[in-house]
Amino acid sequence: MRIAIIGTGNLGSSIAKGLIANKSFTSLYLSDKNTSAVKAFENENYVTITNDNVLAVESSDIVIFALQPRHIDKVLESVSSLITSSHVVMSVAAGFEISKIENSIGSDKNIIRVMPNTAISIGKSMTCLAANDKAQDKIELAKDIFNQLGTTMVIPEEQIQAATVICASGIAFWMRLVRATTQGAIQLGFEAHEAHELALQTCYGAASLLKESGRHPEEEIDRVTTPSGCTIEGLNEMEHQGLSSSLIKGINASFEKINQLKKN
Ligand SMILES: NC(=O)C1=CN([C@@H]2O[C@H](COP(=O)(O)OP(=O)(O)OC[C@H]3O[C@@H](n4cnc5c(N)ncnc54)[C@H](OP(=O)(O)O)[C@@H]3O)[C@@H](O)[C@H]2O)C=CC1
Ligand SMILES: O=C(O)[C@@H]1CCC=N1
Repeated sequence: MRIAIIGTGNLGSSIAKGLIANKSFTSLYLSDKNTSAVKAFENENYVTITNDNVLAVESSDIVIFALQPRHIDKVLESVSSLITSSHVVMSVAAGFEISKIENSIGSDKNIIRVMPNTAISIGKSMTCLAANDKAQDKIELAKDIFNQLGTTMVIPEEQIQAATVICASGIAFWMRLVRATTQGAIQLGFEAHEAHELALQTCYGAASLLKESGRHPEEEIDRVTTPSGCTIEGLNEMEHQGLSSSLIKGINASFEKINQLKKN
């Protein structure tokens, strides 16, 4: 697979890191105005770092656009004449619909919207995929690539916005929960580094329990909550203070915002 990534900022460089770790390409072009985020990869085999988007597109079969929504239109237009019906164009731009990409490069081109998260850099992304009509038979190819970098789910394009909130923004939401737990642990007397390790491993254990047992979270909660014990005391206080409610409200606020961004 000859792959190009146009835009190597937070997400583009994370995808590059994951692809390089898996060596899942025959060539990889990393193109950006400023390539500092991928400079560390310059000596990797079959990796070319460039400022030349045209060279990257011409040298690749799969082109991943990892640009801010405000830049992607202009960049797509600048390379549209080079994109053929055998290219597979992938875009991670939040709120930027397939129809807008089709307006730039044509609906006869293979287009797949990809919504990963930054855990892609360590092969643990939850990546949602949606393809245009032309690219329905390329979705397996996209799954092959992104399954090496975590887990994939194919969803209708209408759900990509919601998936962005849950999976891409979700990384930030979970980070804040870990951070808050750490702050609580420091208040209970642990050193900051100890508090961080306790919070992190417990979070990892909780996610792993669900993944490996297949059980519902409430079943796992039932196993921890001794009657009249400290867990239920804390859990109920968190709920009185609106833990679940504030998470759900935050998710809805993010969703409203991403839908506003889509209209701009
Ligand atoms: N961060 C995340 O977790 C996620 C982000 N996304 C989406 O991914 C996209 C990228 O986000 P993110 O990586 O955070 O953004 P960044 O701004 O970090 O990266 C975009 C990169 O593209 C570069 N760029 C701008 N114009 C051009 C051009 N003409 N040619 C080549 N490169 C160019 C930018 O350079 P410069 O800075 O100089 O302009 C920058 O390095 C966004 O659309 C975002 O919505 C999706 C899922 C998760
Ligand atoms: O915050 C944002 O708007 C982008 C989309 C999801 C992650 N980052």
